[in-house]
Amino acid sequence: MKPKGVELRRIRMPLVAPFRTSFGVERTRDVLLLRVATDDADGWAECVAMSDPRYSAEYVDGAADVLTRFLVPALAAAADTVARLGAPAVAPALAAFRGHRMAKAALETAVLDAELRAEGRPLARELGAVRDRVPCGVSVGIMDSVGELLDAVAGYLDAGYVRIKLKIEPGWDVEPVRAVRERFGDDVLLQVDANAAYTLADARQLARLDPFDLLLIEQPLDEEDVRGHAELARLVTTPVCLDESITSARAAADAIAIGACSVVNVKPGRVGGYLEARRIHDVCVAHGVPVWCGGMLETGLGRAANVALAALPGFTLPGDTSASDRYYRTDITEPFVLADGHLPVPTGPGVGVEPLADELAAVTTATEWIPF
Ligand SMILES: CC(=O)N[C@@H](Cc1ccc2ccccc2c1)C(=O)O
Ligand SMILES: [Mg+2]
Repeated sequence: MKPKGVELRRIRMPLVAPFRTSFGVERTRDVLLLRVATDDADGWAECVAMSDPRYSAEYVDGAADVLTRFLVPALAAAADTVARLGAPAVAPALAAFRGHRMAKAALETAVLDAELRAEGRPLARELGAVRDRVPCGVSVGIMDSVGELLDAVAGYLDAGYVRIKLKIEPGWDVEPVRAVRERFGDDVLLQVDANAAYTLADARQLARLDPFDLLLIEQPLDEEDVRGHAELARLVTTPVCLDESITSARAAADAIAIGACSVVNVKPGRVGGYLEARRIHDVCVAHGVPVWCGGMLETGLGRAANVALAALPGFTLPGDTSASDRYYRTDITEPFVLADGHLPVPTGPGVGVEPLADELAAVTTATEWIPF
């Protein structure tokens, strides 16, 4: 499996509805896809970076640039080692360049997909999956009114989602949570995600969420304020979950050690790929910390790989592995369709799906081929 070249492809995917969080509103995804051509098989991957550096420091033009100028040439230089050792050799080949975990994750994943396709092995099998379907939650954006929110939640519960996650921000937190509890009852699995919109000075306000029996409160404080999360965890009873702060297995171990989180949202793109994501899973399991698979509004390409990861034993909470139609009218792969609140784990080689030629062509805005 020797890499021969990389195609960078940009696609434009309109969302079925605007998705509002504490850091902005997303209406259309501008996604970077990678295809690694090898002498055996092609591998595909999706870079999860947003258009703007609002979720984290990465953004899609920056990812394309760092891949073109630094990461793809480094892979080319290490092609023989990667041919011998496979995907585990990719991260070391890129280590000279700091950061850019989403860009690195895409490149590693495309190589991993090619390697597994060449061997006929499913990603789920490679990662250690123990389930053939995973329970799915859904992330619900901030809305213009509580009424609109309740209608959206009703629709998702009717669709079969087993867990509801509400985006919150100062001014939109206790009221929507109370309204969902009053309308849908105490048995609905319910959690919130602040995307780092609060500070420790908001502890009293966040403690007002305690009576609502939430599964967790996700990333209430700044990505870099890990100690602040440990302080907050002593001031609220809702379990604290980290997302943006957990950039590696080491970061997970450190956060758990200081009591900054008791749940972790695992996102392969955020941490540099599926191999590091599995290491985070292993660290969390060793500490008795449940993990769940987060989402970055992926197309079916990223979604397929996330569902495989969500089938590992430590993923004991429903993730944001929603169906394709949560975000897109038409996916670029066969759509993921919710069945009894679950998505099936792909069984094909590699990530188990590949782009549909016509759908991919219809959304492609640019391609660039980089031969080795
Ligand atoms: C499903 C969910 O809530 N995902 C992120 C937030 C998020 C929101 C909007 C996004 C838009 C483009 C790309 C990534 C994005 C991630 C989270 O868990 O924090
Ligand atoms: Mg989050």
